[in-house]
Amino acid sequence: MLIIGIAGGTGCGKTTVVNQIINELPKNEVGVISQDAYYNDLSHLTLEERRKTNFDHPNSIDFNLLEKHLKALKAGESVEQPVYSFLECNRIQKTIPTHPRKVMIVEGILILTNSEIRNMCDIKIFVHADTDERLIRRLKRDVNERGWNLNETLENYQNVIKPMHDQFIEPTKEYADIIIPNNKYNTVAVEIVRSIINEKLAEA
Ligand SMILES: Nc1ncnc2c1ncn2[C@@H]1O[C@H](COP(=O)(O)OP(=O)(O)O)[C@@H](O)[C@H]1O
Ligand SMILES: Nc1ccn([C@@H]2O[C@H](COP(=O)(O)O)[C@@H](O)[C@H]2O)c(=O)n1
Repeated sequence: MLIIGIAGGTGCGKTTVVNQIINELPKNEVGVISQDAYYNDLSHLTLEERRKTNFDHPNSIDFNLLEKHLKALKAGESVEQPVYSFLECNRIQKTIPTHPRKVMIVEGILILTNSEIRNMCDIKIFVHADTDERLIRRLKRDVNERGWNLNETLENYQNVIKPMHDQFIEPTKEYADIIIPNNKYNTVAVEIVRSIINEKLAEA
């Protein structure tokens, strides 16, 4: 199994790039695991308390479970991937059966901060978009989809998201084998990654 790690700051376009990569690849040969699904279980807290959590620090992720799941998939076993609700700020009861695939993509802002996960990745990709571009995308998405208002997002951006990005996420760019510039849609880079995957699929 080939593991591809895709990191990059919030709003840089990781999910979009992943969808572009897997689009047109054989569906049962490529799987995706999202780091968001592995946010720590916060069921012991109220929603109000959960909303105050720092979701941009590496400690907010259950990397042990993610590592365990990746190892199981690599060993040919299926896993139950948690499902995360941004509105509830928590995992929900449901899980998604996730089966081993020839290629597994793992994406998330903090994926490359964890040395165990990093070492499991055969190819490490960092998606880059400028800070102002990411903030604009983030504002639109938080208000439209993730249950935050404009002031909450701006305050969170200044006090948590940006400092965490500078301290933990941006430095992981140095681990990347490939950096994808994504201020604009980058079809050439997507095509290159897709052809690398196709080569690996042909070999396997
Ligand atoms: N290259 C791009 N140009 C313009 N908008 C983009 C681009 N890539 C992604 N977006 C938009 O930005 C938002 C965040 O993208 P997403 O892929 O969810 O980012 P991430 O997963 O890194 O947080 C989405 O609304 C998406 O449609
Ligand atoms: N309940 C939550 C949990 C996390 N976030 C934010 O999501 C960002 C990571 O997801 P991307 O799709 O942007 O990669 C991260 O910056 C968290 O602040 C949230 O808004 N609500």
